[in-house]
Parts: sequence; structure tokens; C-alpha cells
Amino acid sequence: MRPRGGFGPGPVWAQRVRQLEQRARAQEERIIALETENAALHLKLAAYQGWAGRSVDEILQLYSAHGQQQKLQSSVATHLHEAIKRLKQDMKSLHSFALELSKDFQRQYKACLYQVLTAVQGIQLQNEAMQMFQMKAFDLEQSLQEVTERYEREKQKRRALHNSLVELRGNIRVHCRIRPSLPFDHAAGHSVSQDRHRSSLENVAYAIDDETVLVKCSRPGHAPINKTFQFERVYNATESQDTVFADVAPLLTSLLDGYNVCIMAYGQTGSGKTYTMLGPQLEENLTFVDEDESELGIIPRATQELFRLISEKPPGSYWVEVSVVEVYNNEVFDLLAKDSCGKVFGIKRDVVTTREGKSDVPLLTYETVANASEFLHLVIKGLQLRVRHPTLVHAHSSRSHLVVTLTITTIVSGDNFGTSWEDEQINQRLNKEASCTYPQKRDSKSTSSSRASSPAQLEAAEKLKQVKTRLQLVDLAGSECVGMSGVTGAALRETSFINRSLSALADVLGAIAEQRSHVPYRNSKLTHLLQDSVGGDAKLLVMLCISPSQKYLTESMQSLGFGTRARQVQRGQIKKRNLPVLSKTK
Ligand SMILES: Nc1ncnc2c1ncn2[C@@H]1O[C@H](COP(=O)(O)OP(=O)(O)OP(=O)(O)O)[C@@H](O)[C@H]1O
Repeated sequence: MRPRGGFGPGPVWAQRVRQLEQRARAQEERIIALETENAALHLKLAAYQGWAGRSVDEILQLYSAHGQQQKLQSSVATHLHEAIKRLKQDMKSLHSFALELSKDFQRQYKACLYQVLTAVQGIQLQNEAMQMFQMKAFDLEQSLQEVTERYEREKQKRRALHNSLVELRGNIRVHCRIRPSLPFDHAAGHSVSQDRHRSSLENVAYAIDDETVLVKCSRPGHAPINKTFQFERVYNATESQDTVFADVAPLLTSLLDGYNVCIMAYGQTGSGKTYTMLGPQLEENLTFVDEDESELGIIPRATQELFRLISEKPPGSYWVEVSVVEVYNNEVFDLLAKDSCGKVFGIKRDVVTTREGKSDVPLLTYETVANASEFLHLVIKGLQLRVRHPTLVHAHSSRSHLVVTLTITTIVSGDNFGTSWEDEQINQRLNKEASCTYPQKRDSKSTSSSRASSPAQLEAAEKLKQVKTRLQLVDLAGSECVGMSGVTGAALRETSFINRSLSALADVLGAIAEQRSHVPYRNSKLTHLLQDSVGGDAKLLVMLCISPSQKYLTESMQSLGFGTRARQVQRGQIKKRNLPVLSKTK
């Protein structure tokens, strides 16, 4: 500060003061600056202290994190260590297991290889054995074939011998056909319990071979009994119409060789007689269906075969006439008789016995037929008149016996006849028979075929002779048990006539078998009509038809009994009309 008054140095002091003031001012400024700087530094320090605090926290945090991390690391390391230890142990055990496995595998491989080798050796041995067996089987097959062939040859020979014996004794051939089970067999009759109905459907009749029928007879409360029946031929349910006809066909050759032939179907109602004799077409629709010839029965097939055989003979040497008759309620009806308009209707005819002791139906219609279709046409017309009714057993039961007769006339020159006395007798008898049996038609036939106009022709005509053979095809009405067929009223009357006529047939066979002096042919129109075939010199084949089921056991046993008795009948040697051997080349 500058001194006040006038004494002093004046300007020096002032200068000095100014200087000091300046210095003080400078120092003050310096102090302020330093204080400012100090404050700034304090601020900085505070900031640094803050930072340092935060850093310490961070460091502490980091430190604790580091500690935790270290703990974690050490625990992880421990875990890892343990895991590695375990892994090493596992690997060790795995290694030893793998070693064991490989050893085991090797052992098994060796065992398998051994087994495969043994199997291969076994297969080789088996192959060799198989080849040996095959060779043996082949040898056995060959010897079996030889034995079978020998057996067949022997069987044929035995059959031929049997046939000759049958012919020598005049036996009746009996074939038996067992039909298959059919839907109508399953229809329950009246008041039959379910159990009885079920057991009644069981099959009890079997073909055990081609000559034997086995019937299992079982009755409630009785021990079952097996009964066997032998016949010339037995057909099982699967055998066809072809097979059945194949055994019948040789009889047709016999027919042209001069024998009379009769084929008769016998059996209980519904057992397949009409099916066997006519076939289902003719039986059901009464039409002849060309497409399914395999189902045709004996009558159409026999006619076809007959005309085939005739076609191999010289033209004009044979002619065939047909008659169709039904025996209904013990009356004979001519089913080919025509009214004035040419329409067929059944006319009642009589059966008579001729002076020669033969049976004859006067005025019976005979139609000449030139081939099988003409014949079938006529038969179908006749069949339309045949009486058929439904019964409880089946819907198309034939209520009459049907007799279709084919008469084959052979024209032969007298020179061609045998010269024995017996031949002459037969010839005379046949000619007599021919002229008296069917006078009108026969006369017109013989005159038309032997009309002569010059002495030479007359002489030639005189030399011409007729030989007649006859094929009778019979579809008998079915024997039946009234309870089973459930018929009443008029149908019951029919049944009674059917059963009576069939029992008359059995009586006739019984009388012939016992060689009684009187054979009761006239007890029934049926037996009277069939007299010449049953008791005469015809080759007679009875086709027994059998239903297989238990339901029809009684009827089947009755039919089999009939067949067995028929086989025992001996009628004396079957006679043959002496015919010349005619062939187309002659
Ligand atoms: N072998 C068979 N194969 C197939 N069906 C058959 C056979 N036999 C018979 N039938 C059938 O059985 C039924 C009765 O047969 P069929 O009319 O021939 O008996 P039937 O003995 O003539 O009887 P009926 O005496 O009452 O006239 C028919 O429908 C027929 O087609």
C-alpha cells in the first residue's frame, strides 16, 4: 500500500510499493491459480477416488468371480478328473469286454463253421440217401404200375369170366350208384328234432371200391354195424354219367349181336333213377340240351351209341322202332298213341300173354326212328305225359314206371342163317313172334321191305328173314316210405300202387331164384310187361340207385337187399339170336 503525506522518498517508494503490489498481486493470482489448480486436483482426486472405489469394487467382484471361477474350475477339473477316471475304467472294461467278445465270437464262429461243415456233410449224405430212395421209389412205382396193370388185366379177365358166368347162369347184373348229398336232403321232414335231423343228414352209404358198398348202420341204443354189399360195379357220388354209361355201352354191342337187353333203374324215390336213365335236362325241362351232353343219362346215350353202331353196318340192314309206355296205378298207358289230329295222348293198353308164353301189348304204338334225335323227340313227347308230382322227398317225383323199348329189326338172307336145329327153331319162333305181335305195323314194314314182283325177287324175298332184338330201358317209380314222402289222398294211392308193383317185381325175382314152377308175373302189370326181360332171355342190368344219407337208411338197405337178391337169380343161359356178321364192306 502507498504511504499517505509528503515526506518520504516519493516516487521511489511508490515505485517500490507498486512493485510490491504487483508482486503481491502476482502472488495472489498465483495463489488463486494454485487454489484453483488445487480444487481441480481435489476434484480429480475425488474422481480418482471414485474410480479407485469402483475399481476396488470391480476388483473385489472380479476377485470373487475369479474365486468362484477358480472354485468352479477346480470342481469341473475334479469332475473331469473323475469322469476321465471313470472313462478310463470304462474303456478298460470295454476293452476287456471287446477282447472277450472277439474271443467268444471266434469260438462261436469255429463252432458254427463246424456245424455248417457237419450239415453240408449231412446234406451230402442225405442227398445220396435221397437219390437212393428216389431210385427205390422209381423201382417201386414201376413195380406198382406193373402190379396195377396186372391187377387191371386180372380184373378184366375176372370180369370177363364173371360176365361169361353171368351169361351162362342167366344172372342179372346189378350196378349200384350212390348219388351225392343234395340240398333237398337237408329239408327237415315233419316233427323231427334238430338233433335227429342233423344226424339224419350224415352220410352212411359209401363206395369202398368199385364193387363194394359199405353201409354204416347205427340205431339209437344199438352198437353200430357195418354192412357190405357186392355188385358187378359200384359208382361213388363223384362218378359221372360218362363213367356210368361206359359200363353199359358193351350191352349195346350185344344187342346188335342178337341179344335182348334190358336196363332197369331201381331205387327209393329221389335216389337218382331218372337222373341216371334220362339225365337232368330231360328230367327237369323235358328238353334235350345239346350243349351239355356230359349230363345226359343212359337212355339218350344208349340211342346215340346204338345208331352209331348201326351206321357201321350196311345201309338198310337194320331198322329201329320205339315205343314209350308208362305203368301208372297198375295200368299200362301208351305214351306215343295219337288222337285223330296227330296229337299224342296216353291211351290205356292191355298186357297179354301170347301163345308162345311171351308178354305183349296189343295195339301199342311203335314209331320208326332213323336217328337219335328223332328218338329223343318222341321220348320227350311221351315224357310230357308221364305223371310226376312233388313229394316231401323231392319236387319232381315220377309216379309211374317208364318203359322205353327200342326194337331193332335186322334183315338177313336165309343163306346167312346158322343151320343148327336150335337156330332154326329160334328163327321160326322169331318170325312167328314178329308176325303176330304187332300185326298192322309189322306187316306193312315187312311188305314194304320185301315186296316182290318177279319169281326171282319172290324167291329172294322168301330168303329174307327178320331178326328182332329188343332194348328195354326202364325208369321205375321210386319205392317209398309213406311217412317219409308225406303223401296223402290220390298220391297215397299212387304210392301204394308203386310199392305193390315193386314188391311184385321182388316176388317174381324170388320165384325165379327159387326156380318155382309158377312165377307170378301177372300179379302186377309191371311184371307182366317186363316178363320177357326179367324172366326171359334178355341180358338184364339193374341199376340200383342209392341216397347216401342216414335219413334214407331203411330205403337204401331195402334197395341193396333187392339188388343182392336180384344177383342171385339164375335164369339159365342167355340166348342169342343168330345174326350174320354184317359190315359195311360186305
Ligand atoms: N348222381 C347225381 N348227381 C347230381 N344230381 C343228382 C344225381 N342223382 C340224382 N340227382 C338229383 O337228385 C334229384 C332226384 O333225382 P331223380 O329225379 O333222378 O330221382 P328218382 O329216383 O328218379 O326219384 P323218383 O323215383 O321220385 O322219380 C334230381 O334233382 C336229380 O337231378
